[in-house]
Amino acid sequence: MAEPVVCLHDVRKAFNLGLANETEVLHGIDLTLERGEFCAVMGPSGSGKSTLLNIVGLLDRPTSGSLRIGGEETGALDDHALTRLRGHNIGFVFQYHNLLAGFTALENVMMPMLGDATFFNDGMAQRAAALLDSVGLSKWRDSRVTELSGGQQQRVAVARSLAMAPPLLLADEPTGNLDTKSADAVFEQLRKANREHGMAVLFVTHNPLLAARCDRIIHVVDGRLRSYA
Ligand SMILES: Nc1ncnc2c1ncn2[C@@H]1O[C@H](COP(=O)(O)OP(=O)(O)OP(=O)(O)O)[C@@H](O)[C@H]1O
Repeated sequence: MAEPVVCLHDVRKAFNLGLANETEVLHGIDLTLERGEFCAVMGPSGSGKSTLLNIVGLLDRPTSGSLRIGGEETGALDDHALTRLRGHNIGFVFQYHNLLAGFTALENVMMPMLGDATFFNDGMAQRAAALLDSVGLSKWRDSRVTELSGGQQQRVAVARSLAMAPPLLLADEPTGNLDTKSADAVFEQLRKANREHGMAVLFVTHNPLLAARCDRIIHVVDGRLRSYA
């Protein structure tokens, strides 16, 4: 059987606030995400959702516990190895899309491919164009991203997150700033990518209607996973 895309066992995270003042924010998280699973992450503000996503995304390290990405134990890896693993396995969409303002939609989608020999070739622009097409933005591919609406910019960010065809997509409130129609469009693009490419998705949202359309919902409450199943 294939390895889970993500496997956390007893993951804890404490932040050092100085003067021996340490606060534990995640208190022993166990979580497995299988290939193709679309999982909503809900929970009150400050409960630890972003901290959890940052750890799964290899942007921050757990204080203790085990994190496996695609079967690879990450605890002993150095920063260089983590960056490589992240680049090949994980796409990100954030609430604030972090697009590069001076560049076009097409250039932004091409950006993650620039550092990778597998993708850095003549087909790069065609691939970026196809991704923009898949999120319904082919007409805007040569527009600077600052000329696009918030919803369109977030769809560019979705296309960019798919550039490396990652098996795992982490979306931290990607629809949080959008009106209902744009939020729905962005959600549908993520769902489509999940269905067509089998990528696993962790989708942080405060919107119960969108969460209900996911395969599974996990609730983070005070740094622990609560099951209401
Ligand atoms: N770098 C840090 N240093 C110290 N404390 C931090 C740090 N990052 C997060 N925290 C604390 O960890 C707790 C959880 O924060 P986190 O951002 O993970 O919550 P969240 O569930 O994503 O909240 P929201 O829904 O408001 O985005 C908060 O109390 C926050 O202040």
